[in-house]
Amino acid sequence: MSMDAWETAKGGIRKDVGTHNYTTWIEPLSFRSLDEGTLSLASPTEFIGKWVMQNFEEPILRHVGATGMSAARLVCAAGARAMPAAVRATPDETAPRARLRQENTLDKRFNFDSFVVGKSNEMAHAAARRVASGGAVSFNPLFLHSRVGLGKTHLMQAIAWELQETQPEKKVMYLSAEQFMYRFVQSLREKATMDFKELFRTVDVLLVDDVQFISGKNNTQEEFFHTFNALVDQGKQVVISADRSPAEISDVEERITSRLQQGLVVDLHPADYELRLGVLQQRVDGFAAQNPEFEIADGVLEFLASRITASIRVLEGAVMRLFAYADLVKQEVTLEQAQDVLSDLLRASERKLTIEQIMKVTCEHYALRMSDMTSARRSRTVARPRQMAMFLAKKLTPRSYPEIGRKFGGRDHTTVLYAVRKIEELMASEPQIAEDAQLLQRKLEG
Ligand SMILES: Nc1ncnc2c1ncn2[C@@H]1O[C@H](COP(=O)(O)OP(=O)(O)OP(=O)(O)O)[C@@H](O)[C@H]1O
Repeated sequence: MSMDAWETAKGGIRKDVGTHNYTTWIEPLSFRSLDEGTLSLASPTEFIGKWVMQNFEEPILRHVGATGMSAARLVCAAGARAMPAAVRATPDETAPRARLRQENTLDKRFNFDSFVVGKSNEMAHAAARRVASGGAVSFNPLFLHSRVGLGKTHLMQAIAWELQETQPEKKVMYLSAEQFMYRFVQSLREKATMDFKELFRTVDVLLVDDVQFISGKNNTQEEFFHTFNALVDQGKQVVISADRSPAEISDVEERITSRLQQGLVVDLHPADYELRLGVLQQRVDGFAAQNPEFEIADGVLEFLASRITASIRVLEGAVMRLFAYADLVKQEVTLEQAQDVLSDLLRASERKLTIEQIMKVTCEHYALRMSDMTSARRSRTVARPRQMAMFLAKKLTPRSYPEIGRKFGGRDHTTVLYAVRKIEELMASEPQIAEDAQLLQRKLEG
């Protein structure tokens, strides 16, 4: 392997991981050596190195492999020191390792402790907890669905971890529908379908991720259906996830989709502001525990939570980039820096929500006229909704206090500040206000 080959591999990796990930994580790496199957890359910091190994090992090794080199293991560390011989993989070790990667698909980070619960996922979380408690099977299968990056895999793996820990005698199997197919096809090729059936029909809990993958793949579908029925008939728990509801999966036989709906079907909704903030806060706490010098200015997380609404995965990607940055510059991350570091991402998820829309929806809700939002009237029936609209404007748009004040009939920024505090205070003491705020926010974000 030469530097040139690494440059070629980088082109492929870029396509796989996307430009955002590439510029933050891959670009700063430099080639160090490829020795006995171990690819060694230098990263600017320990943090970046660790994250790359955790998240990008597979595409890196694959693209290096595509240049004709054989790399089975990645070491990515800071500094220019050569790796001590002891941590190098010997040729004997590399083969079983590669196989192990196939089998061992559980990610340590995906457990119940690290799963933040909010309104949008509480049903799914409760159902997953129930399955993980390992008691009598009360719904079968549990079918979890949502758009991408909202926690299905996380919950499924949390179930698997919990069961492994509390009931180690149970045979728990987690795999993606793609892996299911791969194993099935392999068993056909090796004339070992009996072993395949035996393997799958003797598990106590089967968790199959991304089941939409079997759409249009008739033999795999058929085998999946038999496996599924055999387990359910024996009272064994099955958990399925997909990116849509059973009824929406096309090119899968009706008898299969109807069977999939016989248990409990739960969807994870897009994360709301509180959940987004909760996930950010959790990641920051985790990072700060490892990096005590890490500091982030007030308001940065709130800003990110209000602006990055796409999915939890995107949100997580954003906060990891901030950590990588903080790790390099070693100073407090300010709002300006965060905006700068994440500018591409923020542009991509820029919402079109305007203060006018917020005023309009608020007026509709309280049966007021738009002119009430900008007028000088101070009666409570008008002033309170106006404060609510100001509060929502601050929370849901990147506008500053003075900008919001100007939109609301040229009011001073202190009036807006007061309105935001007032509503926050009332939300804690008056359930009606809290309910109004939530309802309006849902309408505006929907
Ligand atoms: N409620 C949550 N609390 C903490 N982290 C979460 C939560 N939901 C999702 N995440 C994190 O977001 C990332 C994406 O989640 P996950 O892979 O489970 O999504 P998914 O719904 O399975 O997506 P896909 O449909 O693409 O497979 C993971 O890193 C996961 O840990």
